[in-house]
Amino acid sequence: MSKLFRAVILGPPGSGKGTISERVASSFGLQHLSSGDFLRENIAAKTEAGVLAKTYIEKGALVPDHVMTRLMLPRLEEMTRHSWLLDGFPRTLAQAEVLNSACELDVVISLNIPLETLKERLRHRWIHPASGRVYNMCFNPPRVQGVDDISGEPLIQHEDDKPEALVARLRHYKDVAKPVIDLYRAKGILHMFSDTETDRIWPYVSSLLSTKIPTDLADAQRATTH
Ligand SMILES: Nc1nc2c(ncn2[C@@H]2O[C@H](COP(=O)(O)OP(=O)(O)O)[C@@H](O)[C@H]2O)c(=O)[nH]1
Ligand SMILES: Nc1ncnc2c1ncn2[C@@H]1O[C@H](COP(=O)(O)OP(=O)(O)O)[C@@H](O)[C@H]1O
Repeated sequence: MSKLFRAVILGPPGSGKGTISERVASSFGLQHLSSGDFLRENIAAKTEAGVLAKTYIEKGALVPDHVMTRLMLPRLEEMTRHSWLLDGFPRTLAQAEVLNSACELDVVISLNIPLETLKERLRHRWIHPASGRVYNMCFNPPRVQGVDDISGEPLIQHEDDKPEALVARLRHYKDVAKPVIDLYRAKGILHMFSDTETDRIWPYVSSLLSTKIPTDLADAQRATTH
């Protein structure tokens, strides 16, 4: 069997991690593992971790490292036979160190997007809470305003995407992410992309992954996920 491929995507809230991850998943057949989606599933299912995590997320705070790692590691263990792209985890140095001891990463993609762009995007972000589908009223609006394309259910805005919570959240992200970025840079696996538009970043991410992911792996993964 080909070697499995392990990647992480880093970037502040609104930087396009989810959007790029979806494109990677469909172009290269990797599993997209989003910590935010996984937390929301746990919250909806009212698991012990979900109930605990909800209290932090509602305050716009990060979920504590031990809760996060206890949630994510078993999820990664279920995926030992798949290639994956992790989105939203690790977010702190402690999480990165735990991930390090669990597996070896091939590539880390880091999105570097100007603060003004992030603020503008998140102001327009609406989600369908049950599925985690994300819309942007300018970039990818739903077919009918305020309504999910697939279920027809209403869209909502995250409390922490509202302007009051945003600036503090973005500032805090920067402080916490710096040592994580430094760690991956020191390992020589960090690839940084800077722009204001996902559509301009995507060709570079795609060509990087084309050189890193063996074609037979991409084909085999696609065959199992479609
Ligand atoms: N205007 C604009 N919006 C974008 C672009 N890329 C992503 N978005 C939107 O910005 C918001 C944040 O993107 P998302 O992928 O959820 O970012 P994440 O928080 O890093 O996972 C969403 O509403 C996306 O639809 C872009 O290039 N331009
Ligand atoms: N690795 C993590 N560590 C701590 N908290 C996390 C982690 N991933 C997600 N969260 C929590 O879940 C919330 C939603 O995550 P996510 O959907 O990735 O949001 P965003 O795209 O806005 O960053 C975060 O604001 C944070 O409170």
